Amino acid sequence: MDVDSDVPPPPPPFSAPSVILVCQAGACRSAGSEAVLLEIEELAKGFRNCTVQESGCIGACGQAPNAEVVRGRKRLVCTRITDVEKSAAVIQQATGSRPSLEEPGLVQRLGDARAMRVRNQARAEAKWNAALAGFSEHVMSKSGNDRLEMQFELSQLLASAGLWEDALVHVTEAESMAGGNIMLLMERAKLLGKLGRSEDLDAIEQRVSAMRLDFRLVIEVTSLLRRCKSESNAAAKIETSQRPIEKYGLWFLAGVTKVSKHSAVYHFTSKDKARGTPNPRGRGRTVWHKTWHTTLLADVGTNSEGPLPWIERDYTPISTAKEWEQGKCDILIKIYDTGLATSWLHKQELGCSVRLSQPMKTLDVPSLVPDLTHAAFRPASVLLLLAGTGIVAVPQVLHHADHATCFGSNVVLTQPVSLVYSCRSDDVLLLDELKSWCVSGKLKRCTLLLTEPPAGSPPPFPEVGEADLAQLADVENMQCLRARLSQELLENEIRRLQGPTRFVVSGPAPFNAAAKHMLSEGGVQVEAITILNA
Ligand SMILES: Cc1cc2nc3c(=O)[nH]c(=O)nc-3n(C[C@H](O)[C@H](O)[C@H](O)COP(=O)(O)OP(=O)(O)OC[C@H]3O[C@@H](n4cnc5c(N)ncnc54)[C@H](O)[C@@H]3O)c2cc1C
Repeated sequence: MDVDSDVPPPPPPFSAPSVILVCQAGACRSAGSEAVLLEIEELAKGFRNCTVQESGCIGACGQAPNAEVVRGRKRLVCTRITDVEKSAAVIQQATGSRPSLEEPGLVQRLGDARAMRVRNQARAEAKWNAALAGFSEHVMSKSGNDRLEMQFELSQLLASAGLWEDALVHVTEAESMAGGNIMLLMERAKLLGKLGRSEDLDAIEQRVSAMRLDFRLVIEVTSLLRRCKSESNAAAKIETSQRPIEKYGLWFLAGVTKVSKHSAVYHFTSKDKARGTPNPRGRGRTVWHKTWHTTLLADVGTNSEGPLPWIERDYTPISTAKEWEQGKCDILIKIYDTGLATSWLHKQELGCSVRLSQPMKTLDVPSLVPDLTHAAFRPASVLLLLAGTGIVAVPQVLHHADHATCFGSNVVLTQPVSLVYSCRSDDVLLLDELKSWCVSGKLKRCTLLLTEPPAGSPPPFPEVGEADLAQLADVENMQCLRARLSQELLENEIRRLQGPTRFVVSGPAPFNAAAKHMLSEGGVQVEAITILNA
C-alpha cells in the first residue's frame, strides 16, 4: 500500500470498478471527515463504477483527513483532503475522470458544510480555539439570516472560551439585526451578568417590562434576569485570567519527574470542581467503562491554529480516575523541540497554572473501540501494539482489570492482555511498571522492541541515563529485542492469542500505518483493529 502525502497526480481514465473508503476515525473526524464523506459521495454521484464507503482508521492520522482508493488489488492512500478540489482529485484517482465543479455555488456550499462539521466536532471536543479558527472571517462574509445565525454561534463559542466582551459585541449585533429578539436579549443579559454590568441589566429589565410577553415567558425571563443580577455581583471579584473556560478546570503544575532523555511525568493538582470526573455516577446512571483523555490548553500566545492565545493538545493520564477525583493527575509527556505545546510546557515553572479539560472518552471497555456501534465482537484477548508515548494506553486499559482502579464494583476487563512496545533506546517509558504488570500477570506477555535513536538535536533531559534493561532478564513473560516491528514477529504473537482478538495500535502515524498493514497481511480483519493517534 502506498502512503502518499496529499492527493497524487491523476491516472488516465478507466472503467474498472473502484471503492473510495473515507476514514471516519479519531484524527480524521476532528479534521472534518464527516464532511469529506458527504462531499465525495456528492461528487461521485455521476460515476456508476465508483462506490463510496466510510471506514475505520487508515493509519495516516498525522495527515488527516484521509481516504483510501481501492481498485482491484491496488490500494492508494490519499491524505490531507482539506478542500473540495482535493475531494475531486480523490474521485479522479478512483475513476480516472475529474468530476465537474462548475455547478454554480457548489464549491461554496460544500466548503460551508465542511467548515460547519469541523466546527461542530471541535465544539463537541471543547476545542474552542479550533472551533473558532477562521470563523469570524467566515461570518463577516455572510449576509441576511445566515449571518445572523452564524453571528450568534460565534458569540456562543467566544463565551465558552471565556471571551465575554467579544461575545457581547457579537450577540448585541445579532440582536440588533434580528430587531429585538427576546432569546438574543436574554443571551446578552447572561453575558452582562458574567461581566458584572448591573446597570445594563437594569436597562434590559426595563425594556422587558415594556414588552408584551406571554405569562409563562415573563416568569422565565424574570427568574433568568434575577440569576444574571446575582452573578453580576459576584463577577466583579473574578480576575480575567481566572475566568472559567467551559468544560475546563484549573490545575497547577506540582512536579516534573524526568523518566528518559525525552520524556517526563508531569504531576498536576487541582481543587477546581469544574475538573469533572472520568467516571460520572449518581442515581439513575449506569457505569460507563472507558479509557479517557484530557485536553491541555498550552498558553503559547498568538498561534496559527485559531484566534485564541492557546493551542489544544490531548493527553492520556497514566494516573487513575480516582486520583483525578482527588485532584491529582500524572501525565507522561514526550518533549519535542519543534513541538508547540510540549516545548511550551518544558519552559513552565513549578506552581504555574494550566487548564485541563474535563475527561473525555477515548475507548469503550472491554471492547476497546472508540464507538460501541463499531464493536463487531466481544474480544477473547487483547493485543496492544504501541510505540513511543502510545504506551500511555497500557495503564488506562489495565486500570479496568483491577478492583482498586476499575470503574464501578465489577472488573470488566477479564481478557488476557499482551503488549508489543516499540521505542527508541533513549526513550524507554514505564519500564518498572511494565515489569511489575508482567510479574503480577496483569500483562500476559510483553515484547519490548528497541530501535536506535536517530542523530539530532540535544534531548530535553540529557542528564537522565539509559533504562536498566538487565532487570528484565528474570521476567519470564517479557522479552527485549533490538528490532523493529516485523511481519514475522507480529504473526508469532497472533498465533499465541485466543481469538477473537482486539488489536489496539497506538503510536506515531508511520508506526500506525505499518502495524495496520502488517495486521491485514497477517489476515486480521479491519473490524478487529482500533487505531489511536499518539
Ligand atoms: C487521544 C490522544 C492522547 C494523547 N496522549 C498523549 C500522552 O499521554 N503523552 C504524549 O506525550 N502525547 C500524547 N498525545 C500527543 C499529543 O496530543 C501531542 O500531539 C504531542 O504532545 C505533540 O504536541 P506538540 O504541540 O508539542 O507538537 P506539534 O507542534 O503538534 O508538532 C510539531 C512537531 O513535533 C513532532 N511531533 C509531534 N508529535 C509527534 C509524534 N507523536 N511523533 C513524532 N513526532 C511528533 C513532529 O516533528 C511535529 O512535526 C496524545 C494524542 C491524542 C490524540
